[in-house]
Amino acid sequence: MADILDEIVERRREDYARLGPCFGVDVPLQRARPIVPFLKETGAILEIKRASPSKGDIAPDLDPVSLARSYESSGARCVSVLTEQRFFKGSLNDLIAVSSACSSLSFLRKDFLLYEDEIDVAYRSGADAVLLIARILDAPLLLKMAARCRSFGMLPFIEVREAGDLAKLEAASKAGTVLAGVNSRDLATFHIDPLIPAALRNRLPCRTVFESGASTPLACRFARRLGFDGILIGEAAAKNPEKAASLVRGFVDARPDWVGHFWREVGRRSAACGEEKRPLVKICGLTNEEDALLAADLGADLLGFVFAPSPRSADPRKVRDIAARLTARSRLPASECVGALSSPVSRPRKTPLRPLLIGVVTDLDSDQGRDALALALDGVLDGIQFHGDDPRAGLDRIEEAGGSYGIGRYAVVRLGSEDDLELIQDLRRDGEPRVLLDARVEGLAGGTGTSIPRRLVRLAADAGTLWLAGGLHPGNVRSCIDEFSPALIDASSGLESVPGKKDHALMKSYFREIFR
Ligand SMILES: O=P(O)(O)OC[C@@H](O)[C@@H](O)c1c[nH]c2ccccc12
Repeated sequence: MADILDEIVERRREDYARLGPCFGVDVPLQRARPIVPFLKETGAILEIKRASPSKGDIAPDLDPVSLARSYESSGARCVSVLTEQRFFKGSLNDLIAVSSACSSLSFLRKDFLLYEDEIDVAYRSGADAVLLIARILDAPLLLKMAARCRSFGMLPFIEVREAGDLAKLEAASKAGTVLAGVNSRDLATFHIDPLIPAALRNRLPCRTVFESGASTPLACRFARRLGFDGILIGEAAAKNPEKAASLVRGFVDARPDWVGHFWREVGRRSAACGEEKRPLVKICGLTNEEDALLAADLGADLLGFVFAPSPRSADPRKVRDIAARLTARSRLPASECVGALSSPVSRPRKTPLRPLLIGVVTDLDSDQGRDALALALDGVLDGIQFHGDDPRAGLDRIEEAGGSYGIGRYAVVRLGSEDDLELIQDLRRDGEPRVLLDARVEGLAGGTGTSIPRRLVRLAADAGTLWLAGGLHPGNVRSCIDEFSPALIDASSGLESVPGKKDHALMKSYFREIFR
């Protein structure tokens, strides 16, 4: 797909042809300072960023040296300097200025390098690390450029995002030390999706950096929980340098935990579904083994159990048994699962991966809420879906219960009016990768059988990736997928014969519609 990256690369080739590797800047012939090792310890990398194609002007008049000094006093040891001139209003002059003024900071040259001799220019300008974007460099050139960086003592920082980038990264890391960054920004749409770095995290063979989109301490914390060694913060730091210290702290005070594990797992499965061009499928309101096993066999990615007053309330002992059955079966070959033999689904799953088990909770301080938290801490449930009135307070309570281990979780926002969209944006800003949307029916927490008004779903879909619940059934699921491309669909009452019991024929036709 042609996107801004293609355009930047094209213009940069023209400029290089016209101006040479220094792009018109008077770069010193000799490097002025020794190498300062880049990202030796876990930490934040703050960026000198004047403008960007997605945001326009950010801080066009910034003074690079005083900004770098203020970043240092915010607790950063590493600074990224954007040197691209046309789209980011950066310059090699900025890098030369900050690297000669700040001797204890380590500097990354951030640009769209395309030629080997640009590495030499980065070295002479004082860089300690150099960004190499896997997508715009073919494998042999990327390897050569990485080797050239290392020959100067600089660290190659390789940016990956797509599956095709990973093979290049793998080859470069076999040849020597590299640092990998995953950009959470989609350069075609400029949407930020923290689930992209989450999905790739465990496939990176080296130390790692979460890139882009983090603007609050909680969002920075999330990146660390995923297990990233560094986070790259641009706009949020350059625009409000006085807030940079709290962003740095948000990252360095956190630890990798089960919240991160949960989202890496969701991310991995979500990416696989994306390749199949289908949403993740969550079947909710399960109460018995028969229904749960069928849902798993038909291809459900998540199974939901209600821990709240409801005709679909789950018995914790049964949930334990179901979890044990599913775990045992996930070790069998696919052909031995009932669904793979009798399933109406045209594309049965290749491996019998165990679905993620989710406890749906409305009141964390009720007996049922406590049961769900206990099952999550025991590893029986993979995560909690907070379906109560105040999503933020709910997430905080789960944090508290999870202690330093953390409990996988996400929130539900019940969408009744445009005002509710703001809450979704707030949660996203704080690094929540996904929020599940459900219909708002006064007096009822969920399983209402009611759909969210289409107009509101449209608005929510335009603002970011959708996880969608509310009134889904075999008759409307296909049109919902076609119209809104949700990344997860959640159905409960629309698949029942009576409350608490699934209708197996309805379930089969539901999956047939999804996998079509
Ligand atoms: O301003 P943000 O959203 O915090 O993003 C910073 C940085 O990750 C972003 O500038 C970036 C990521 N990859 C890039 C490649 C080139 C130029 C810039 C970038």
